[in-house]
Amino acid sequence: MAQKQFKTESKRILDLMINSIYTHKEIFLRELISNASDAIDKYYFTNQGHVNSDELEIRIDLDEENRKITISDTGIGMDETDLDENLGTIAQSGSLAFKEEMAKEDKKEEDIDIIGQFGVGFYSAFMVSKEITVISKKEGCPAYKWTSDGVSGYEISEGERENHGTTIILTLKEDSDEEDYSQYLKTYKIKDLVKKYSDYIRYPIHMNVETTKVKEGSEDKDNPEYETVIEEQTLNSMVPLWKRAKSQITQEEYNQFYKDHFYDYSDPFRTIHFNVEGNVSFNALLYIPSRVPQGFYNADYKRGLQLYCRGVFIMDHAEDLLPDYLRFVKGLVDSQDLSLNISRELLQHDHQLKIIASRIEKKVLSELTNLLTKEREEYEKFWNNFGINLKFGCYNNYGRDKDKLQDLLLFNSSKENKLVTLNEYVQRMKEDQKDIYYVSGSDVNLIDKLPVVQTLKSKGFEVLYLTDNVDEFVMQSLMTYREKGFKNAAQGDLDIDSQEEKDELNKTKEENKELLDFMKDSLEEVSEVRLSSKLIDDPVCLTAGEGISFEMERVFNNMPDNPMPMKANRILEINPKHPIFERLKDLYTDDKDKVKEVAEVLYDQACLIEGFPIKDPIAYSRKICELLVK
Ligand SMILES: Nc1ncnc2c1ncn2[C@@H]1O[C@H](COP(=O)(O)OP(=O)(O)OP(=O)(O)O)[C@@H](O)[C@H]1O
Repeated sequence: MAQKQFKTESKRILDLMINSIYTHKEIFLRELISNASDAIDKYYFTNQGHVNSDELEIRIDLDEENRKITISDTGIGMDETDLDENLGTIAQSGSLAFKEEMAKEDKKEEDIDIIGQFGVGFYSAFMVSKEITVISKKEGCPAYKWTSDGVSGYEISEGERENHGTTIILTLKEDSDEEDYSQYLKTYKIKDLVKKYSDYIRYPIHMNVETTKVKEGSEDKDNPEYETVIEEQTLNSMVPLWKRAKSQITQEEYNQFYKDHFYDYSDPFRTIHFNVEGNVSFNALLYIPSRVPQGFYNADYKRGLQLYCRGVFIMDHAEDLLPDYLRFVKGLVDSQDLSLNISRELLQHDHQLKIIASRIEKKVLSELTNLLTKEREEYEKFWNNFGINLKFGCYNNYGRDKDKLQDLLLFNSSKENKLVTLNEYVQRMKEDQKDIYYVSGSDVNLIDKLPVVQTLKSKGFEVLYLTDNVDEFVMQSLMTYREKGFKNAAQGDLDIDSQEEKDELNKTKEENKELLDFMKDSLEEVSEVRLSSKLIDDPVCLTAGEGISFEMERVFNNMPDNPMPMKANRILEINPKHPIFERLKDLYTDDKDKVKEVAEVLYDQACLIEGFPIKDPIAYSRKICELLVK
């Protein structure tokens, strides 16, 4: 029996194959099972109508003692020429040729769901084998045997096999310090690998498995006897859940699948199952978790969907399938139209992924919109878990996605103290109201008590209460909503007074200019002291001038390693209708030193209201006591 050399640049390619293309040696099993499945498909297509489907199977046998794994199928088989051409020529895909041939015969391509296309998968088995023997038989032909060590070449001779199909026998390499090849001889490992990569191969993958069972007849005894038996098990589930018709799947099945595959013990909050036909066809099964996943906010949290190609698992956490703001979505995508690279570990064409990703994004957003409009309470549950991600989505990437997301945002509001959408806010804005008012703070109850909020509320304006650090950045990124601007009510002038009120205030300002300037000069930290119509019951408040707001100051200064502390301009506003103002006016004529002292107390009070620490709490406390005893 003459030894033949591998054709093409085979030795170099083989070396590359074995050592460089694949990062995980374990994928050899996926490749051989995919080939077996392709071979059964081919048998099925060429013998349509004359196939006993019970015969179609893939078998795995383990022989630990002799370090052999055997994978056999009842597929189309190969004759001598096929063995020579398909296994003697690396990078020659008999499967691709078959598919092309079938396409010529006008069989619809999607019916021929063949996995192989590169003609290299088989050789991945040399990553774990020191020798491979293939025994194959085509119907009506004798059987042939192909043997190779993957280095020197291969031999073909007559073989023995009764029925059509192929048997591939791998003799595993010896274990080394770096590599444990023996693991592939263990039943549990093979079961795991089949589940991981080949669970949805549509033909049964059988294996004899040793199990312990209660001995027949001893079931009812107090101490039942056990025996070890060999039992044939089907290792794969075959029909993927996502390929079944939606109407045939119960929510329990969806939930179970979610819990089994995505490491969650709670049922999902929502299940989104859909198919897309078109330039790129795919099935997607997506889940929104009912609670924030563990480690979700850790830097190493892995987002992304599982990716399958024709039911064969390709990769986990395919990040490109989801925009970052939907990082909470779990699930999978299965497509037959992906051009994978040779190791199937990477996708070759970005644009296919982009099409899938954009359809997924649209679908999830439309589900969320539906939820918001039809099941508000449910949407609020979702919002409490994951709303923050949509806010980040609004301002990340220079606000690229803000138009898609702005209608899904919820904010606390002064109206009934509940969550509202921007649309709801705008719908009930006062006729002459130009801007959407918001105030930031750490707690809704505290914001609600702020003087400026009380004033706006009393004048019939609604105010959004922003409690997340990201909120003000979202407002800045949105800039406008339905042509209405956003206005931080705690910053600058609100311009809500009537002309009469404005005139009156200006007059009082003029009359008390000297007092206000004196107060400003007495307070180091403020850039201005002014009279304000914003206040009703409270004597003072602090507002930020142009530039950054107080909330931004806090956010920036809380950032780790912030090199440049930020400080917003502080303006002390005084209520001219409050009795304290009358007192200040009197003091200014009688005792200027006292004005300075009162100004300091008022400024500290304004800081406290705004949630800022006061500079010298002891001095503040003493001054208050002094004033109390007088
Ligand atoms: N079990 C099998 N039964 C019949 N033919 C097979 C079998 N395994 C491999 N072949 C033939 O050998 C060819 C080469 O297989 P190989 O796995 O190297 O490449 P492929 O499956 O075509 O493509 P890919 O590299 O994408 O897996 C196949 O195209 C097929 O024609």
